[in-house]
Amino acid sequence: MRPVYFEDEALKLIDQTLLPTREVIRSYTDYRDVCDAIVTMVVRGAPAIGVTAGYAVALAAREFAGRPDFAERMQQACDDLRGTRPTAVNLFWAVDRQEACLKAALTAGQDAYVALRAEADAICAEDIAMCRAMGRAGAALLHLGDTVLTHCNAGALATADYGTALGVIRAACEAGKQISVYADETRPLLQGARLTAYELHKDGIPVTLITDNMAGWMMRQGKIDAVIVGADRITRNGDVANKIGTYSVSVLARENGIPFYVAAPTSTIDFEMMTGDDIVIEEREPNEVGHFAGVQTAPEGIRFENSAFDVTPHQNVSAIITEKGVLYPPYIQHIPKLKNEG
Ligand SMILES: CSC[C@@H](O)[C@@H](O)C(=O)COP(=O)(O)O
Repeated sequence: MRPVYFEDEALKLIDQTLLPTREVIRSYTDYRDVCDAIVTMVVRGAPAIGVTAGYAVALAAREFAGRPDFAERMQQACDDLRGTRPTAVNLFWAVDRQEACLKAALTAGQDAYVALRAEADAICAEDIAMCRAMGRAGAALLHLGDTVLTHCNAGALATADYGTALGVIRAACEAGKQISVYADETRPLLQGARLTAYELHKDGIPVTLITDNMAGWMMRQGKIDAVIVGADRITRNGDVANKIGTYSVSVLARENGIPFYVAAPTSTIDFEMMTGDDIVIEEREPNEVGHFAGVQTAPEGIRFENSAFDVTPHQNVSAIITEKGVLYPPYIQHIPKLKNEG
């Protein structure tokens, strides 16, 4: 199990030393550094962002303890965290949860830091448990020898451990189903190439890296049996925000009669939002498109657009795999019921 630590002086996230393309961040003592890590995507992937933000609120409480302006400072820290990335709802879910925890601790006269730290540990442990449960539920959808297409990284590196989409693949492999994977490279930051391919290869799960624009041709040749992606926000009607390019993959899957599955914990469901039309899509630094590994790849003076996510309409989603089980259309009948289910 890949640990997420929170020790005396530091928030230790993941062992990134094996990831040459990512900066090695082993410890944080300041919640502002955690904000930077989320903005710059040292920490990325919806569930991992949520878990990390939970620890960051605890860091803020430790820093501001005993100050007369404690309440204002904590409010600012929570607002700073919420301002880091707009699309992944897990971030807001975790910060809201920590705010409720803080309020309860103060009302009960408990130490805020101790309470927030315990709640962050609980969020982290729940994320791991949810990924395992999703894996078990989703593995039943895959068959012996299936080849699965993934998009972006929805693996252990995007969660506290195990992964959402990759959790399903891992669970199916653990059940002896001999799954192999085509991983989209996922331009512009190549999470599929750097992270998904890295994780699966390390686990001994056969993985083949393809460029984003090969997906349709792979499907057309009968090389893909199922698509599984993660999600950054799912609305009440089953619309799904995920890494840019996911929508195109869903259209291609539909055209080719291939099931398109989404694996996400219920912390990724926005129970307040009716449809994907209302999801705020993050627009990132345009230069990410015009550069590759620090090298400029486009002529001077060119304009870029760099939407980080898109929305796949629920009509293209064959099933949504959650820790509470597999949902099928019509999602609007099933998703709202999950809100208060234990
Ligand atoms: C379990 S991760 C699900 C999603 O967060 C993942 O597919 C994704 O789109 C990540 O985007 P990123 O921009 O790398 O944070």
